[in-house]
Amino acid sequence: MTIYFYKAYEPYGCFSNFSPHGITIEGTYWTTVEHYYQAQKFVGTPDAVIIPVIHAVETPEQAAALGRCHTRQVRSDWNEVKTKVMQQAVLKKFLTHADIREILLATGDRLLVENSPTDYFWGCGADQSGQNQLGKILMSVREEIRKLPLLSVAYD
Ligand SMILES: Nc1nc(O)c(N)c(N[C@@H]2O[C@H](COP(=O)(O)O)[C@@H](O)[C@H]2O)n1
Repeated sequence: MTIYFYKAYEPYGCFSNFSPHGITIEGTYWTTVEHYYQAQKFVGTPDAVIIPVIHAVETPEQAAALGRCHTRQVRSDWNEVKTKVMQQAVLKKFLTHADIREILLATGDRLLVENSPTDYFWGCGADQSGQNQLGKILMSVREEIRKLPLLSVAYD
């Protein structure tokens, strides 16, 4: 049976990038995956000054609002790199936090779907026609972690 998730406070909310599970990437600690992901949009651009601001805001909603502001210039290769950026951050999240890694592994081979009513790239959109890229990343992270024997031993 498919597992749908979306808001961090809903069932399976730990699969949301807005969940309160920090990650350290290249020596910098980010409060949520969303903070990290939104900041990466501006690496190497004239608007890179916004990166420490995104890093410092209290909530992932604030980070997303800053990252989605259309007056700022997103890096030119963003569409090519954003899935890889997300994959790296989501993998790091589940390698870092054993409690949610167990929840992910316990989903077995079930289909994971970000049930966003508005996002047709990361989620399934309002009519299920979206690409569900975040769900796909979570399933590939699940697969990758299963191959790490010391991390997946409880589910062999
Ligand atoms: N608005 C919103 N609220 C949530 O609780 C969400 N989980 C999401 N989805 C996430 O939004 C990010 C995409 O942001 P961009 O549109 O690329 O700026 C991504 O992390 C989705 O998983 N949205």
